[in-house]
Amino acid sequence: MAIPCAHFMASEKAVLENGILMGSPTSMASPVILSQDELKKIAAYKAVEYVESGMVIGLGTGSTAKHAVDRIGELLRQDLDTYPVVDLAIDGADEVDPFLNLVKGRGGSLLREKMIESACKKFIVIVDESKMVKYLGGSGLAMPVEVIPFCWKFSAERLRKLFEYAGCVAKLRTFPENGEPFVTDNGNYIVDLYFKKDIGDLNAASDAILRLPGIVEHGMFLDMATTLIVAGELGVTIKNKQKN
Ligand SMILES: O=C[C@H](O)[C@H](O)[C@H](O)COP(=O)(O)O
Repeated sequence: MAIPCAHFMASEKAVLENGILMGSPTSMASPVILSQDELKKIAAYKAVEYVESGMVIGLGTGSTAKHAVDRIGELLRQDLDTYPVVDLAIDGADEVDPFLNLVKGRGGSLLREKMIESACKKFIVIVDESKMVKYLGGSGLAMPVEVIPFCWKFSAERLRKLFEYAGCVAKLRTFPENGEPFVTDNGNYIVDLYFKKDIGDLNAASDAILRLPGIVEHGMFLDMATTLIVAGELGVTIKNKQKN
């Protein structure tokens, strides 16, 4: 089903599919300034074009995924039958590197999302262009790690030491209004890691984190995304990657 990008005139829509430019902006078109939320919506609507009747869909959380949920609900009311099977996950991300590795969980939902999204045949990531980074951690914002509350300080210090070479700072996530720890939907805490430098080999970093006792999961989603949809001021870019 073709879903028009309401905020783009046809002539302004540039779509890159597997690196091939499918259209380009015209020089005559006047620039359209879109808000970050409008870009998120464009990426989400594009992702919903991948949904077919009969699929089981895994839907994530966050302000970007919400647009996909709303759109699917709208289409279900209009066109689609409900089916008891889901083959495709659609979710937002906090960071995306050039290889489609992700940071997720700044909203606190990483464990359940990782469980669902690692089991899906297709996982479409929808972001606005502000989420693109050269390397994971490159935004300078949090890379979340879900930890067992027992001895969390000990776990946080071990995480910090693991990435000392990258200038890591580890902070328990708390509510600013009362300083109480944020508790995940699994009853755990989140330690946010901040890096000053590239942490290097992501698989090695993942293994090292998961080997620590008291660590439940981390927010690096490596080699999981099969499609990336990025909405930016110049249009929608789509990148596909084969799942291992
Ligand atoms: O914990 C939250 C999820 O991983 C979200 O998918 C992620 O934080 C992106 O959220 P948003 O689309 O609101 O930026």
